[in-house]
Amino acid sequence: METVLEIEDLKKYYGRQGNQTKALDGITLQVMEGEFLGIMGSSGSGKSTLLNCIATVIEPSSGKIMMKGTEIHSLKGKKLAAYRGREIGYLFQNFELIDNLTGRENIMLPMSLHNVSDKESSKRLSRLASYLEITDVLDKFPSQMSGGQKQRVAAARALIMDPGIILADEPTGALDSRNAKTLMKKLAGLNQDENATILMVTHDSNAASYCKRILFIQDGRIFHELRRDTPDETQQEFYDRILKVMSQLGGGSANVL
Ligand SMILES: Nc1ncnc2c1ncn2[C@@H]1O[C@H](COP(=O)(O)OP(=O)(O)OP(=O)(O)O)[C@@H](O)[C@H]1O
Repeated sequence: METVLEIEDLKKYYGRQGNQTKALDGITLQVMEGEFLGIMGSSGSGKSTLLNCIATVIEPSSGKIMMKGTEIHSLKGKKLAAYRGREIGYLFQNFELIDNLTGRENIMLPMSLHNVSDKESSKRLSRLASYLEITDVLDKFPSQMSGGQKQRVAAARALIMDPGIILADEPTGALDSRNAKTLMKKLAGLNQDENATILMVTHDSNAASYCKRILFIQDGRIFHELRRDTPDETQQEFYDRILKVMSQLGGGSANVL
């Protein structure tokens, strides 16, 4: 199995010496092709900073982030644009769809920006739309869709370019539990059946129970890892283990293990 993403001793410090916040304080992790990795941690633990460093939205203070062997913070111009547009697919908590474009136009936007042929993109669109059950809303505007439909349209947009990795930032955060479950089943299905590689930040233990592995971060450091012991462990058993770690995290104790 190929390593898709490799992060080495990543640090991000905000502020000046004497008054610094160590948002990331030496994160090292690897994401393998076909993994579904969750990142959990309490508020302020550094989860969004980590995703934003990977997405090249913010510059780390030190350390390395390598996508398929290439250090991403050395990328410039066209190569940086190709990394952002083709190698990562981003799924946001608040969907971030463009209001005056239809579902279809929102999904196809990355394709048109990167000159993918019409024939190829329509084939991929119809397959994804059918899998994500959004065929009926492709010609609707976001204001005419339910929250669950909006997030599944956003998922199709994140997947349309067949990116190396999907970065999902609290994707169930704005959904009710039924829609959250539907979305997570679809993401887990894409991971299982299409080998989609997913890195998901979440507070939601239910959502996290669909992952194959979870890293828990606290104060910018990884302090624990859980792996789903498939095929023996049920999702409920994995969920119970996640809850146990999260309850200790909430209590501020890192000495749970
Ligand atoms: N631009 C910034 N300037 C200064 N400090 C920042 C900045 N952005 C984040 N921080 C600090 O860095 C730490 C990590 O923040 P981050 O947003 O990564 O946490 P998080 O785990 O995503 O939190 P949440 O779950 O609440 O979204 C926090 O202490 C936060 O206050």
